[in-house]
Amino acid sequence: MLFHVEMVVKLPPDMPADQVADIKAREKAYSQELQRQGKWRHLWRVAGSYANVSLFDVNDNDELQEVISGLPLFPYMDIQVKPLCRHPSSIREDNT
Ligand SMILES: O=C(O)CC1=CCC(=O)O1
Repeated sequence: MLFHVEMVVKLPPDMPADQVADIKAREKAYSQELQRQGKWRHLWRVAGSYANVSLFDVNDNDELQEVISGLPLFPYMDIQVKPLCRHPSSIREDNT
């Protein structure tokens, strides 16, 4: 199943710099592993903001919840999820 996910990062302004660096490094490693596994299909920065738009390809809602709640930045993000399905006019057959 494909999901469009928007994440807006809201780190506390008073979080110490070394803690910020650590959480961002862990977030990067976690997301890159999921990208290698093909579960995190696209990751785009939203220009002008500390937010991303992502496309996840996971088995079901439960797996999406597991993946997203494992994000190191999860406690510091507003997250919006939109489930996607095939558009009848799409010429793609493989949902890529
Ligand atoms: O910087 C972000 O948008 C948060 C984030 C998600 C995956 C990642 O590496 O950073």
